[in-house]
Amino acid sequence: MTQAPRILLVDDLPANIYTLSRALAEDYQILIATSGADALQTAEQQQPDLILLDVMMPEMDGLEALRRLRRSDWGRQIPVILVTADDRTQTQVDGLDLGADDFIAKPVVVPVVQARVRNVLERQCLQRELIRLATQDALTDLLNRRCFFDKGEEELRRVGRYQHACGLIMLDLDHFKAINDQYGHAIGDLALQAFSRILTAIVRAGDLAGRIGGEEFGVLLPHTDESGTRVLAERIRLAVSRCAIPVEGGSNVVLTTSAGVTQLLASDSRFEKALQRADAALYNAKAEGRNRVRGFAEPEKLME
Ligand SMILES: Nc1nc2c(ncn2[C@@H]2O[C@H](COP(=O)(O)OP(=O)(O)OP(=O)(O)O)[C@@H](O)[C@H]2O)c(=O)[nH]1
Repeated sequence: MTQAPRILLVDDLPANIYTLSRALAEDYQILIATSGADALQTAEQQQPDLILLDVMMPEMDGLEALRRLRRSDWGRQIPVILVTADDRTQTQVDGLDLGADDFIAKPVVVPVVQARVRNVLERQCLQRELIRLATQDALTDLLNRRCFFDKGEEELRRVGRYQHACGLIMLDLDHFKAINDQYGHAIGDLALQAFSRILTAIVRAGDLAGRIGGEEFGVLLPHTDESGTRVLAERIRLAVSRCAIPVEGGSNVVLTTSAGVTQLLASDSRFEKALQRADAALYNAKAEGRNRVRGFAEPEKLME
């Protein structure tokens, strides 16, 4: 069963919280905050699906709380309905300019509150679905090529700004054409999905796995140096080599993968540069017999 959406009610007056809560508690999970500061803290920790935000509050008013929410990484996407007795045009314009999704006038009318909340949540749901479709690979649920490249550029900017390490692994299933040819595309697709599940299970939260195209995949590892990147690539290689996909007739399709590893460098003008190094390392892994991990610019290790 899917959980009811969570709504954060923000108002400094308990009577107003009570009224809104009674209007919404049957269909939604309710969170409560009684000041702007409290609202920001609760929103960051709880990540509600919607915030109903009173405009006039002492200390930090609703507009200031909204401004801070929209500037944050964690609150930019949370829909906000401003609840206010202040019906001046300028207040509404300021609220919309700051990124409010809708307004509810005080004193609140329960069916209007319910209808506006429903509308905003439906729009939010559609927007999430659109983002998912635009960023996820349909077959594997990993990041799609465009999103993976965008993330790569983002990580490269971080490497340049904060000088932290970021590893990159490029992986390619070995002899995948033969799997398709021998067992058919449906089994090939199952193999790609099984491979993707292994990737997802092995990488840490914060790592980014994407399908670059066909049977080629990439993993970005923020805050991971060269040796850590190799360890992870080796772990993936080993797990894939132990994966067998049962096919009709009682036999199994055995998968192996080759991997090329490198680091994003502050001197890379584009993410593409790092990908080219990973690709060159992957080429060497293939040339040396497949089912192995190779790094870029390590000729002595290539001999091992
Ligand atoms: N089933 C399936 N096959 C795909 C998909 N995308 C690409 N392929 C197949 O992946 C195969 C890639 O083959 P090649 O590039 O020759 O590489 P390979 O056979 O894996 O050989 P090496 O990479 O050299 O080990 C081709 O047969 C493509 O048709 C997909 O979404 N589903």
